[in-house]
Amino acid sequence: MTEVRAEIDALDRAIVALLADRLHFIGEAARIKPQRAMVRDEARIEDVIAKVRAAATTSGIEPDFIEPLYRDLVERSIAHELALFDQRHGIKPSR
Ligand SMILES: C=C(O[C@@H]1C=C(C(=O)O)C=C[C@H]1O)C(=O)O
Repeated sequence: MTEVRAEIDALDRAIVALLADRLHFIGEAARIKPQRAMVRDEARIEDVIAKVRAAATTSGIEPDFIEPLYRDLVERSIAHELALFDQRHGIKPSR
């Protein structure tokens, strides 16, 4: 069990490092998009979900296992992107 948990811990570190890289590019999106209404792009969200579902199948895991994780990740990414957008454009946070 110790070895298995060590493997899981190592993978978690790698996953968190990749999520940090992903979040960096979310920040880039906040910098590039000219309008707040463009932060949330429904078509792109569905494109991301379709691609990760396909990637799950390729990797031999259930797409239904991955989809809710990604929907949560994307929602949190949008919240982060909105906060950065507002900060950059001097929009005060709502109460
Ligand atoms: C980063 C973007 O902004 C949002 C965040 C997304 C994501 O986390 O992948 C996808 C769509 C957008 O609503 C984007 O439009 O690509």
